[in-house]
Amino acid sequence: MALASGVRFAERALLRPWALLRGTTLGRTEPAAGGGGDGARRFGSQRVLVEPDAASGVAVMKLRNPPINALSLELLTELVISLEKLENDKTFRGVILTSDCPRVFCAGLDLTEICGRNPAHCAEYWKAMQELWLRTYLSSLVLVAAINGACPAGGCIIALSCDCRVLADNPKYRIGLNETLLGIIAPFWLKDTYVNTIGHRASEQALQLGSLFPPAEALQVGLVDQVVPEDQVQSTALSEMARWLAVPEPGSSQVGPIFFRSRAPADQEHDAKGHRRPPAEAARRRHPELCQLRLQRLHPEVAAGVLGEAPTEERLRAVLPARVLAKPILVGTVALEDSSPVFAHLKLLRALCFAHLPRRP
Ligand SMILES: CC/C=C\C/C=C\C/C=C\C/C=C/C(=O)SCCNC(=O)CCNC(=O)[C@H](O)C(C)(C)COP(=O)(O)OP(=O)(O)OC[C@H]1O[C@@H](n2cnc3c(N)ncnc32)[C@H](O)[C@@H]1OP(=O)(O)O
Repeated sequence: MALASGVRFAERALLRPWALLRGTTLGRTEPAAGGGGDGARRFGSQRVLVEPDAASGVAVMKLRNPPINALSLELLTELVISLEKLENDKTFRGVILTSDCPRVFCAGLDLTEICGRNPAHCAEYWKAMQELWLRTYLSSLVLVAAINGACPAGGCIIALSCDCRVLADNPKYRIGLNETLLGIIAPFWLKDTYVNTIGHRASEQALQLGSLFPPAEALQVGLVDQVVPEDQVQSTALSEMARWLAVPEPGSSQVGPIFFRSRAPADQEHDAKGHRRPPAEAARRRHPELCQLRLQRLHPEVAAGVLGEAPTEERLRAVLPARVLAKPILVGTVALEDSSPVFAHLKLLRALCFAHLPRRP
């Protein structure tokens, strides 16, 4: 009974993350600075400023949790809500993530949320962090990180979950996963994300040593895509965004593995009547192996919460409805839509799993 009510609570909280917020004003809308034209309204919350440009379909999202944009529970939650809002508004196809605080993109986890807090709070906080990662990494929007300041640990996690990273050329703005030096062990999904970006050996070294890369080294190792003078970060991010958005459908909605594989024959893009297939279905026909990728993307702890041990495809098939498995969730892409039953199901699955997870000491 206690477990059932725990599940219901977790499910409610995940579906309505704003229920977790304390003292936050959401959904404020005001004219954008210097704007006023079509779509030039900005909205957001106390800690996340959103400057949408409906004409280009791009919104600039600024973290503003001074002085260092530490990822407090409130900031994490507000980021998730703002992204969700933009994803649900079909006007928008891309988001530029940047900082409103001078010299710091994001200082990572707010250590005051972890140190000396009770296990229940830590669990709630960590859930919010994973929620943000899932929301960004699986976003249907193209995300470009305009990194205009220091970007350690959790800040780097946000940057890594974007499609493209532009870093300001300032030796003080170092980027990397340095949490090992704080005695925090990166979860497997974070290690995987690092490996996907900078390769196995470089990740192994950088994670173990807790390396923070200055701009030139970050560029060399492939952690960022561009290093530009500080006053050009935003404009370069916009140019990058234009490049990504210029890719025609379905490619633009399936960036990630699809980009590295061959184009689909037309008969896989269109059904017998010549109608274009939904991107996710076309992708599955082209690359059935992506279903497998999707399975791999499930957090082992999450799967273990349901299954009692490490996930295998057979075991997952036993618990997931066929329609979930029929739809691939592509790495870093859009195969999932917020409104889709698959997404709802995943949320529920996650809620269930978190309720089963043992509390961290
Ligand atoms: C429940 C979770 C359980 C388990 C998690 C499991 C796995 C997690 C794996 C990885 C996730 C990621 C982990 C992290 O993100 S850990 C955080 C790592 N962050 C850092 O190492 C950054 C530390 N900060 C800095 O390097 C500098 O502050 C920075 C370069 C960002 C800015 O420098 P600046 O000179 O401008 O400011 P400071 O004077 O240094 O700082 C101002 C003020 O802010 C306080 N501060 C700094 N960082 C943090 C932080 N991360 N959390 C909370 N507070 C922070 C700093 O102490 C100063 O405070 P005060 O002295 O009171 O003014």
